[in-house]
Amino acid sequence: MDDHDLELEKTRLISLALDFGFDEESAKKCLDRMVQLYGEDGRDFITVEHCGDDFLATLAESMQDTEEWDDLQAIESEACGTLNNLFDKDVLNSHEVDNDGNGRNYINVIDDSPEKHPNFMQLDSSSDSEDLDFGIRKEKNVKSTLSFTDWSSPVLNEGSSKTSSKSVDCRSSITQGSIPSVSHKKHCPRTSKVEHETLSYEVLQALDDFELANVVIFGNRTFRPLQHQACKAAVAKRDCFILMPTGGGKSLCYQLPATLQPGVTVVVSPLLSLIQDQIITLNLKYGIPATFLNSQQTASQAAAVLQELRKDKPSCKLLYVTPERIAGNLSFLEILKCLRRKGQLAGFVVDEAHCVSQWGHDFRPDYRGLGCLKQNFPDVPVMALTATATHSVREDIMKALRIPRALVLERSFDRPNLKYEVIGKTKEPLKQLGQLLMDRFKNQSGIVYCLSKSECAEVSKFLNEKCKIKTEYYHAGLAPRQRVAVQKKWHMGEVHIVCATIAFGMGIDKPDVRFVIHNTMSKSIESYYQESGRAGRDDHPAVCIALYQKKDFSRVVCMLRNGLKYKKESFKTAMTQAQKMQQYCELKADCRRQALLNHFGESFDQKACKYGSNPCDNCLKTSS
Ligand SMILES: Nc1ncnc2c1ncn2[C@@H]1O[C@H](COP(=O)(O)OP(=O)(O)OP(=O)(O)O)[C@@H](O)[C@H]1O
Ligand SMILES: [Mg+2]
Repeated sequence: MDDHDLELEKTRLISLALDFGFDEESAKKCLDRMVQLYGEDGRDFITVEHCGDDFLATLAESMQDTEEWDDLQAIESEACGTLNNLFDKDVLNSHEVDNDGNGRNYINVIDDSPEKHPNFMQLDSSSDSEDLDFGIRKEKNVKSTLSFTDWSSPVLNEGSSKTSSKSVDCRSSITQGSIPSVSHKKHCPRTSKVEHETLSYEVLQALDDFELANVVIFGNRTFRPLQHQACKAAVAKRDCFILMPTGGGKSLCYQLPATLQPGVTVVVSPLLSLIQDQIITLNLKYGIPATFLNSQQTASQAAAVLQELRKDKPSCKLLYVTPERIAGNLSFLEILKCLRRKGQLAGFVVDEAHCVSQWGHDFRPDYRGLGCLKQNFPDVPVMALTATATHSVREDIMKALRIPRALVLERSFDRPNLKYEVIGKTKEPLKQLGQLLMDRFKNQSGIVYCLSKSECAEVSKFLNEKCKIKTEYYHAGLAPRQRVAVQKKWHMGEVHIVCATIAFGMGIDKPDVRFVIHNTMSKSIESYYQESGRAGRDDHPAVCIALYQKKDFSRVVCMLRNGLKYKKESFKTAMTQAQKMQQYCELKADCRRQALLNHFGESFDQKACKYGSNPCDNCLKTSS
């Protein structure tokens, strides 16, 4: 390469750095060092194609990294502690949850029942006024009592979706009372009217087993699209791949059939914090026996679970495991084989299935090995579920899990009630954020996502002190007690806004979140879809705003570099994903909803956004 070409390549590399939001001076310095390092012999490799990624990585490393990136591992270890506490103290059986700061979640169970049996559930039809969206509360005025005397006795015969005689004796109980009310449903606009009505005996009689269980056990009035089909497929022992939007109700697709079928359903979930939330909800809210196994458990805790699984008819209906429990774990495989022999292995569930694929946004190597399930248990059905998968990721998942002929139940990823917007940051971005909150989101519940721990604290302080907007901040570095306190205040409406890293939100299911603002762009479209998807889970309109400036992109690169260190390939993939997010932010006229959905391989007519009830900012511009 001659001098002229080298200068040209250097200009291209500098412009690459600028595109990624780095400043020119640092980029030039870094490039000079690199050219020196490559020497005369390496000149030919000074091109964007050859060393572009290395250049950005080195540049990211050379930046004065003043930001403290969040450590999600801390939350994971803590979730393990909480789960251990729950089972150690047998609190699930006594319906009380430790609320001394060890738990990520605040649980408040008020149980007037003299009975303390885990298989016993009381539900009420009237008092849904005092609900805790986050905590779980048993209503006081119990009208109807549904007793599930033996979870291990099947409601459904294998392979059939109907039983002649119901082994759950709830129909007769229902006639005396009415149907349970469950807190979140009163926020749902489409059904809110009927939620407060009582289902008549005739209506109940007409329901099939799945519908009845949905009403009686889960307190839902109706199924959401595809839930019914998913339940039927699971009971019919079909492999199934379920694609539904964030908050679409994927859990019910496996939890309901798991409660109706004989045996144990094994659920693989990537995070202990998610497992923790599910276990608490299942045991305390729905009264469904569920337990977990993971590598951080003490030997005696694991032994207790394994002992239960060795019984002829284990009482637990769902067993949650993290993937490393399965991949290459021969003793666990033996337990599963034993369950199978006894006819007590109902099925496998792979939740957050995008983790299987390295093309997905959250690849977990241990998920990759989950194909061993189908290999060892060809006749046990596998259900995979995700809210974020492109076409190539889907194919990759089905191949890796060895379920090529799975029934694919796919719903649009579109969240019609969410309005997507991007706002360019001004020279005073914090002031701008404060103004935005005051002008548009006064007294509304929302999240302001920040990239680092320091950003959270800084943004929250500014809003509190300079704008007089009451906020709290949240990241994994806070003491557990503080984090619980913040969550509790937010859920109770004492504080409306939390400035948080992505640590806030895992497993959170608050229905009335009216806005999610990203103070710094997300690291990928998938992450953005998940994070913004925490808005409007009650189906009411909600707004998702990304505040954007090019400079922030270099911070995302620094963070990625920091997290992935020397894993060159992953860094490269991560940067490509971040670039796509940047492109989304820089769309000038194209529909943002369409861009998001196209990313997942879904074709979407822009008109549906433009003429829909919540058009994105670009569609709104072009329609006037
Ligand atoms: N049929 C239904 N009727 C009313 N509410 C429902 C129904 N199904 C699920 N829900 C509620 O919707 C909320 C979201 O459900 P769930 O957590 O299963 O979503 P998800 O699809 O797993 O979302 P994510 O992608 O964020 O994990 C929960 O509060 C759940 O109780
Ligand atoms: Mg889920």
